[in-house]
Amino acid sequence: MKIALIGYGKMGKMIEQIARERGHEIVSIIDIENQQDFDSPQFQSADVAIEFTAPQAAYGNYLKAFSHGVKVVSGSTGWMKDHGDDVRRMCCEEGQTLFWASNFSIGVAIFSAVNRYLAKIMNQFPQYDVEMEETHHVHKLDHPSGTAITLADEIVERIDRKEAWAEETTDPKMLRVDHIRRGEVAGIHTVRYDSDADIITITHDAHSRKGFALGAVLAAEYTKDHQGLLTISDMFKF
Ligand SMILES: NC(=O)C1=CN([C@@H]2O[C@H](COP(=O)(O)OP(=O)(O)OC[C@H]3O[C@@H](n4cnc5c(N)ncnc54)[C@H](OP(=O)(O)O)[C@@H]3O)[C@@H](O)[C@H]2O)C=CC1
Ligand SMILES: O=C(O)C1=N[C@H](C(=O)O)C[C@H](O)C1
Repeated sequence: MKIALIGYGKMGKMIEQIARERGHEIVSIIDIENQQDFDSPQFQSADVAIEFTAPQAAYGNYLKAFSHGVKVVSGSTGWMKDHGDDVRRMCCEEGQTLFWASNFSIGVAIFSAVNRYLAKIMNQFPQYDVEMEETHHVHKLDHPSGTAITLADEIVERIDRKEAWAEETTDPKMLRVDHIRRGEVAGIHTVRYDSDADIITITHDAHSRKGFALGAVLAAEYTKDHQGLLTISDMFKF
């Protein structure tokens, strides 16, 4: 299939390599200095554009791709709070297509299923308090990570004694989410349930960005034949 890349940083470059290995054609690469290429016939010929840029850039890129009728797969984080409602309307009511996931790795999809199951059990055991921690490289612009927000939302939806998640809180009704920035860490997410008797911890630790990049290419293959607002649970059913 024909793929356009929007954002040619750490993720864009790894996605290019995996997409070519899987036999796809990269028809256009748009970075910060060639924004005019959104109007090029090459970009407009793409079956899907894969977008990994930055919190402040993602929404504008979706609008440009949508204006040319190009479907988008995006992993950019940190834009949802400001633009989530708009994007949902465009995809659910106005015929645009966005596959968005806070984390594209298959491992995190599995981890998320375990997280949901564990939270459901823990709703019956108030002696356990729950908290989360994410660690990423020092270049990361947003916190907490998109993945941590998704995991925290899953817990809050299932544990009645937690009303919402928050950073730097000591309120027992809030799920505390901490972030650490260190070196070149690809991404570590930990959920910890602590009681007087013991502690139960689950962790996903990405060895590199390869898993995220492969997942994004698999999502592009899926998106070619689907429409609307799509995410990981549409692609992997378990
Ligand atoms: N969902 C997932 O699985 C994953 C999500 N991410 C998220 O993806 C995003 C990108 O990550 P990563 O590749 O590591 O970051 P990088 O900073 O390495 O790359 C981002 C690239 O986008 C470029 N860029 C910035 N603004 C625009 C714009 N308006 N149009 C086109 N290109 C632009 C940057 O250019 P310049 O350097 O010149 O600013 C840079 O080349 C982040 O939000 C990150 O959180 C990351 C990994 C996995
Ligand atoms: O910025 C990153 O690097 C990552 N961002 C995503 C997030 O915010 O959760 C996914 C992954 O953890 C890497």
